[in-house]
Amino acid sequence: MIRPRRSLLFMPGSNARALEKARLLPADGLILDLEDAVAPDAKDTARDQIAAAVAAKGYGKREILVRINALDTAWWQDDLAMAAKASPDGILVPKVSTVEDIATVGNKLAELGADPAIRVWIMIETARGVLHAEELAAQKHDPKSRLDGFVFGPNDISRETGIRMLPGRSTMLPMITKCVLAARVHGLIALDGPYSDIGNVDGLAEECAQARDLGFDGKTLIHPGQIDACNAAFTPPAEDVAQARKILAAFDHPDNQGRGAIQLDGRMVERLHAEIARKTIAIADAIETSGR
Ligand SMILES: CC(C)(COP(=O)(O)OP(=O)(O)OC[C@H]1O[C@@H](n2cnc3c(N)ncnc32)[C@H](O)[C@@H]1OP(=O)(O)O)[C@@H](O)C(=O)NCCC(=O)NCCSC(=O)C[C@H](O)C(=O)O
Ligand SMILES: [Mg+2]
Repeated sequence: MIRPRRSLLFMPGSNARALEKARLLPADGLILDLEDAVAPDAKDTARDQIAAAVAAKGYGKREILVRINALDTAWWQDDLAMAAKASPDGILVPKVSTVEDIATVGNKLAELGADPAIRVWIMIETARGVLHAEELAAQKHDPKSRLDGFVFGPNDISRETGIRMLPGRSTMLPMITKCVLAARVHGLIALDGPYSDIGNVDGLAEECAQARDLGFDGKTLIHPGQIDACNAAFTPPAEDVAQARKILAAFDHPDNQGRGAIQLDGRMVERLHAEIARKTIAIADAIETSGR
């Protein structure tokens, strides 16, 4: 099933107001966080509040992910046990660096008897994770892994490596492209990391447009005020959708049956463009169905 993933909003599981407010926000998905947005003393409260929020099923059709703590912490097993019971759409695992990390989570979910529908997403936010991005993405083909998506984590990459996060992201572009390529080769969803400068409306719009152009399916966000700009950047413009329909209609025309390339409005169009057109229409239809 294609679902829109233009905007996935992070919120601290410890912030009851944010969990409540999220019921009415137009993000395509929500990431209920137990990791970096939650102070050590608040982990237990956050876990309980997320369990209750997911169980209440008040988020409609939005995709719900729970981000657990990293596998080298004392919290992750309790986090995973809660998530396995609460059954969100997915579990987001931070700081994944190796194939063994993915196997550890997959095996634990099996041991917990978690619903097979629960998917696993991983954050690519360590130097090792970036270097092994393709090997990690290939775990998608192992059903036990439940792997479905990558989320890029620029803040942790910067923390670990000293590579700075700059406007325009020139320092991060090679890593981003590597992650997107790895995700595409193995059929994963790829989401961009968050933009921290909450008050910078223009900067956010630029980064959303850049994320779209770099091939991401959507972007993770940290504040409700970022949702509309992000949705707008990742929504196919009406003229693109109309053009996509025109391309499919042209290839369906009896004169063009069996032709690989045709001329449409003075431009060459090949069957690969029909494939792109089908994707554009599918995502536009999914957005329309979502009502957001
Ligand atoms: C950054 C914030 C701490 C700012 O919070 P605050 O000062 O309360 O903001 P506002 O006063 O502007 O809030 C206005 C209202 O919106 C609600 N709100 C704010 N943020 C959220 C949210 N994320 N989800 C839902 N609702 C939210 C406030 O409650 C106010 O509501 P109201 O009372 O009705 O006025 C805060 O925005 C925040 O905590 N953001 C999320 C931080 C987070 O989750 N961080 C972790 C993800 S990013 C990351 O981990 C990096 C990555 O891993 C990497 O390595 O790169
Ligand atoms: Mg991080």
